[in-house]
Amino acid sequence: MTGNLWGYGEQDGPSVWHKNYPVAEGARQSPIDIVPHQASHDPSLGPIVLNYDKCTSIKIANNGHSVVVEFEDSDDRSVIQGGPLGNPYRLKQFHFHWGGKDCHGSEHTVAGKSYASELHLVHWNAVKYKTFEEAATAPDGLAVLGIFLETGDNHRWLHTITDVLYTVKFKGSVTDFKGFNPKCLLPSSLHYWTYLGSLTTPPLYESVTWIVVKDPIIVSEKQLGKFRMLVFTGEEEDQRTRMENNFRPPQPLKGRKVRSSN
Ligand SMILES: O=C(NCc1ccccc1)Nc1ccc2c(c1)[B-](O)(O)OC2
Ligand SMILES: [Zn+2]
Repeated sequence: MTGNLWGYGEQDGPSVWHKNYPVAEGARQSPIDIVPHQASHDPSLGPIVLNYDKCTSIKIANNGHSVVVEFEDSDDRSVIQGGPLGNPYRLKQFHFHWGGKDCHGSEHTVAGKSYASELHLVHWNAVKYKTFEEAATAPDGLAVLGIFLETGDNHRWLHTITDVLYTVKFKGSVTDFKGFNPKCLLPSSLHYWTYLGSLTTPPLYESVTWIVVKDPIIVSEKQLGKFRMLVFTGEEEDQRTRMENNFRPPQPLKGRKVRSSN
């Protein structure tokens, strides 16, 4: 049973990741604090276009850091394009980051405001690269759509995910998860901020064009609470560590420009 290389605890969390992953102190790290009035409005930034109608979800899994839904990505059946992107990028997976309480949990912040959670829809540039792994190390390899989650009313579709979380409680557990289209998790408006950044978890590769959607989706406290019944640890481990606060805090902007769609 391999120990965990990194985590979100005192001994293995974001403040010590740089020891094994020196790029943690690099020039284009994520997440960041987005300051709307300092973002430059770029009229040449077109709308984000999602072609998810043929997307094929395969499974939902607990990877010891988050809960991930994986998609079939052997062809261009589900892609994101437009906006800052020069090519279509293939949907590979989505996952969430959340807090132990509603007052924090997102990775990106907006003028210092944290949201309760953040959804990441991960896509890779299959036009220029042969595999996700290759794309993940290239400066234009990945495009991640970030969606904020705020607590309020029940989200009418999130139950499709929260109802099955008990089947992936432990690290390493996987369950079939077919027929789910993540388009149902998007807010009505896709106005966004975009900037060049990185994975927010080790290996922290600086390969992500971030597209952070301005409007949050609303989910209930009860729905969000179900994410907190997941655990970071495997079933065979005696330690039961509740999966929460799996977010990296904002990183230095280091001169980067954040652009805003209209
Ligand atoms: O795919 C990941 N790891 C596996 C891996 C395999 C091969 C090469 C590199 C990485 N990680 C990862 C991917 C995308 C995002 C994040 C983490 B995120 O920052 O949390 O949100 C966006
Ligand atoms: Zn993420």
